[in-house]
Amino acid sequence: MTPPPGAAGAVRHPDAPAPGELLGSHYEKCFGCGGGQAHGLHLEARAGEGVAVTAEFTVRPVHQGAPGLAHGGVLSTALDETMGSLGWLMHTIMVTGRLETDFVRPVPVGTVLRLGAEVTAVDGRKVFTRATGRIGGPDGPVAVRAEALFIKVNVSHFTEHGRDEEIEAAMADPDQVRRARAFEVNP
Ligand SMILES: CCCCCCCCCCCCCCCC(=O)SCCNC(=O)CCNC(=O)[C@H](O)C(C)(C)COP(=O)(O)OP(=O)(O)OC[C@H]1O[C@@H](n2cnc3c(N)ncnc32)[C@H](O)[C@@H]1OP(=O)(O)O
Repeated sequence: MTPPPGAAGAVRHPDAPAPGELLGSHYEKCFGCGGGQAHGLHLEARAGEGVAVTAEFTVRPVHQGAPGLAHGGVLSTALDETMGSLGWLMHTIMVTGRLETDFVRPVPVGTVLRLGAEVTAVDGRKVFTRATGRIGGPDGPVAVRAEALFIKVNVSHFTEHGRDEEIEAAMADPDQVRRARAFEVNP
């Protein structure tokens, strides 16, 4: 996932949340960041400097794969969600096109995984990102890392492809519409 020569650096939107500010959930029922998913990851990402974010994920028993250990797919989801939240800082809606995860060490249930993600390059609609998850805190050992290619999309990506029931409910929710618009440069 190497950006092509001539790819640009990421540009922080002037109205991006200040460093340290919580980004909030983009959708209440998102498995990654929504508060309305009992078994979800409940990730809370914060803006960093430039186009970077941090987040914390507490591994709960519902996230197990092997006994006492986090499921690898769940860890990939945590990294994916963290990288996806970088869109807040660019006011860009983007979806994952490709995701590669390295599992470096097992992650026990009860671990607080400290996640960090940044944009490495932008080439047209393609946004290149990377992320790490460290055990216990920002200086803890790296347990997982990932690179992902996100593709910029419009809100129509969701309205055209999402199930009507959820789309209609989202469009009728002024708070959800406000959050969707917060991602876009030209809503
Ligand atoms: C009311 C509702 C409000 C909702 C408010 C929501 C707010 C914000 C939500 C955020 C949510 C985040 C949540 C976490 C992240 C997810 O989990 S996102 C969910 C998982 N991802 C998906 O479902 C995406 C499914 N895939 C697709 O829909 C389409 O394949 C895509 C990604 C949109 C691309 O399709 P496309 O628009 O037709 O673009 P396409 O021309 O194929 O590709 C564009 C470029 O990307 C490259 N590319 C595309 N895919 C790949 C790939 N897999 N590998 C390499 N290159 C690729 C192409 O080669 C092309 O390159 P160039 O030719 O320009 O050099």
